[in-house]
Amino acid sequence: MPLEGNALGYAYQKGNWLFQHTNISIASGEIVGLVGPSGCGKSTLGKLLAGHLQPVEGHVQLDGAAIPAGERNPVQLVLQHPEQAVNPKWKLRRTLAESGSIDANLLADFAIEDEWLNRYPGELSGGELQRICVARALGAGTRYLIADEMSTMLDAITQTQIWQSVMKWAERTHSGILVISHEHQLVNRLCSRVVEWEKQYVRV
Ligand SMILES: Nc1ncnc2c1ncn2[C@@H]1O[C@H](COP(=O)(O)OP(=O)(O)OP(=O)(O)O)[C@@H](O)[C@H]1O
Repeated sequence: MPLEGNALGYAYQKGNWLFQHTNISIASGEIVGLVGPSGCGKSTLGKLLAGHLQPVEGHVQLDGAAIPAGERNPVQLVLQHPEQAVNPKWKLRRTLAESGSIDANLLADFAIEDEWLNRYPGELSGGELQRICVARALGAGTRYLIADEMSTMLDAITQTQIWQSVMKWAERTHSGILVISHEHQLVNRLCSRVVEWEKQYVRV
């Protein structure tokens, strides 16, 4: 069953709509790209789908029902800057444990070294830290990943490694992914369907 945004509308200032009447649907196991001009609201839509923001209009549903609050969200959002997504005062083992028990296979897939988990975020490279953030997002129970410029800051080799592991996870767990990116080449390579924001959506 899909992750759906139905008739979504959002405004950061009351009455000043960023978008309205916006629909999006991602099926289990589907890899969908979202592209569009800077500032059109792609990240905002990602935050609505992951429950980080509440829509002003419309609703987000998973399997035809509201996403349950108070439990680990089955829709996980990963952003561009990993250092903003972790507590700098926590060692990374604690950060990773936020997603439940640590799956050794997932750590191996992302080439995360056990020794890194004894360090603080400031003691890892950006690419190493992002791999930990992605692995955390893919913990047990995750059904959808919203990847918002997730690999933009990484070098080409790390980018390829991360996406290979993420695609393997999606196939194994039949999970869906929304890839938000400015990199058309990346989106075309990964996604079976690409949503062009301006062409697809009715916006006010
Ligand atoms: N917290 C906020 N308060 C007010 N306005 C905001 C806030 N966050 C984003 N905006 C504005 O909302 C608009 C959409 O932002 P958003 O980040 O969703 O766009 P985007 O399509 O992801 O852009 P980009 O491709 O540049 O990342 C922008 O004009 C932005 O300045």
